[in-house]
Amino acid sequence: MDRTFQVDLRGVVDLLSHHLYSSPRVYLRELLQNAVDAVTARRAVEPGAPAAIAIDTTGTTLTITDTGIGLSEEQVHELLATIGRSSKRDELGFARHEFLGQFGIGLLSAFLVADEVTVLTRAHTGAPAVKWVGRADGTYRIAAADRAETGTTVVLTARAGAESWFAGPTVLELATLYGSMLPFPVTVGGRRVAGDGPPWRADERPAGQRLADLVGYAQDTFDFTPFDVVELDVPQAGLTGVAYVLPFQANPAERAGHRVYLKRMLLTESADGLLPGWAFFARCVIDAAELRPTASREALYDDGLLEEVREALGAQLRGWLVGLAATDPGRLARFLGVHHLGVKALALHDDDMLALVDEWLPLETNMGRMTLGEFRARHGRIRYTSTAEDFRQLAAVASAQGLAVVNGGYTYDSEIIARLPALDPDLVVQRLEPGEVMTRLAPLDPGVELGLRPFLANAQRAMDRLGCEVVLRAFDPAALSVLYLIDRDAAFQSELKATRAKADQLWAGVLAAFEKPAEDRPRLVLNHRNALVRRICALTDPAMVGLAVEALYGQALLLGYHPIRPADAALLNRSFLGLLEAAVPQEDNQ
Ligand SMILES: Nc1ncnc2c1ncn2[C@@H]1O[C@H](COP(=O)(O)OP(=O)(O)OP(=O)(O)O)[C@@H](O)[C@H]1O
Repeated sequence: MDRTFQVDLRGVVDLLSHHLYSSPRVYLRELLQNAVDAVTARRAVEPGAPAAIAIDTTGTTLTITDTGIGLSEEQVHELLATIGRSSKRDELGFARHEFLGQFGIGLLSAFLVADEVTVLTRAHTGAPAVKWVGRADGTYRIAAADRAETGTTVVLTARAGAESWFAGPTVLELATLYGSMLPFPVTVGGRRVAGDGPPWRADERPAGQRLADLVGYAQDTFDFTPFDVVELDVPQAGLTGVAYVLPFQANPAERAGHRVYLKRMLLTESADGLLPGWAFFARCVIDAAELRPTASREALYDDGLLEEVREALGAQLRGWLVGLAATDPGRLARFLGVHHLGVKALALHDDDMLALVDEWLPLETNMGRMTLGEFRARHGRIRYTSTAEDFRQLAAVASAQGLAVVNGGYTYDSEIIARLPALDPDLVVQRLEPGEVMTRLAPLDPGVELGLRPFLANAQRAMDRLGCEVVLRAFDPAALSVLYLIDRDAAFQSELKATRAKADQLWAGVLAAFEKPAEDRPRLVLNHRNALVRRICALTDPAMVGLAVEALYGQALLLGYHPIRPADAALLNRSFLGLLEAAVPQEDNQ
């Protein structure tokens, strides 16, 4: 014999309240939603029928009345008293397009805040009015009722402890939050909270008024005046809305919550994943008919359509940016000043954005700030450093040698520069290595160099323990006494060496596998054009040469923003004290 499942209503309500809904406040949304659906259903069969939804609360009893389709007694048994049964699905069980509800569980949320729910309803067919009283213990009763108009009134009395959800201001706030964009007039205590539709609706408002309404909405809702308002439209998802471009820099890691309405009812104030990750400079408010909610109606269901929407919205924001470049470069420059990170992230994958960055985003170069486009026009190829440290180290020397260099050390800049040949295949893009700068520094006159051999030998002896080669060159700017040049590989090898010295045996053995013979030792380049260096070169006492070269080494490290290892610190200390010792006259004890 087949038996029927029994449902323990208390258990189900407990499940909803603890595991489905984030807060009991959703009860008002579900009631509002049922009222809207009932009005929609009635107007489908009776187009001129009144459309009004009125909410009233005494502080402990809440009443919501609609002029909707109503229910007959038979429907009350079938729909109100059967969990999971909904009139809003078609014969195949699919959610019917025109309705907000679909799951057949929404009314149960009333039991999150009330022990008893009364529904007083009269169907549009003229069937007699019915009163249904459902209780949280899973029982219900039905009685004949007295109601002249078609429609439904739902009455909830607060359960002890849930009264705060029935307070007038709370009810007003919740009804406004969830329902402010609903297409039908909704009142709370006689005060209208909805009925105009979304602020981006197309209507007879003058364009200026419409924009002012949109900006006002951002100010009221998000507390900022947007940099710009971008209209959004994705027909395949029945989606319309706006993206507000943030007037301040946004943290890419912190997702801006988007406000999502489904069929004009608020789904969430903090939707994630509506825009592509790079578009963190915009915050959206959208209404969509075709996107699906999760059962809690508090988040979007992540399906293929959402993915399509994400792409389409990304394309619209991108289009706005490209349009700005064409029509209002000054404004684009201001936008880039605030949101360059997002645009740069986009340029990594998108050629149009790459072109936009190339043309409009000024970068730091050793010839002043300029766009990559300007840089290319002036200097042909693009030389860049991949770190800001390399740039600081090389900028002045490179410009004195006529080498133009872009600082590629900021987020995404190197990757963007390396991608530029996608725009112009003939473009030569080259990472500048300190070694290349070295080859541009003029050697000394052979005669002079020969005379300085003894000095160089003494200097090299002082630097040997640091694995650094001392070189003499003559270069501009003459004010620069010394340069410490270290290529990437050499820098890596020197860090490896330092780590290895500190690591235990096993780990040191592992690190040793990465060590290579040092082909490019770091170089300490003394500038013979510098007056102080020339005086140091004239020193003959090996100890004094050692101290002076060590001091120059320390200065070069500091000037180039190189890390100071413990060995360097010890050497600097010794050299400083040694020089001080030499500079200060000996105490005369006699
Ligand atoms: N105000 C109302 N007027 C007319 N019918 C209603 C009203 N409220 C509820 N109903 C009927 O009761 C059914 C069950 O409502 P319930 O809120 O539980 O689920 P739903 O709205 O169908 O789906 P969801 O769980 O997605 O909200 C509805 O499908 C509708 O037929």
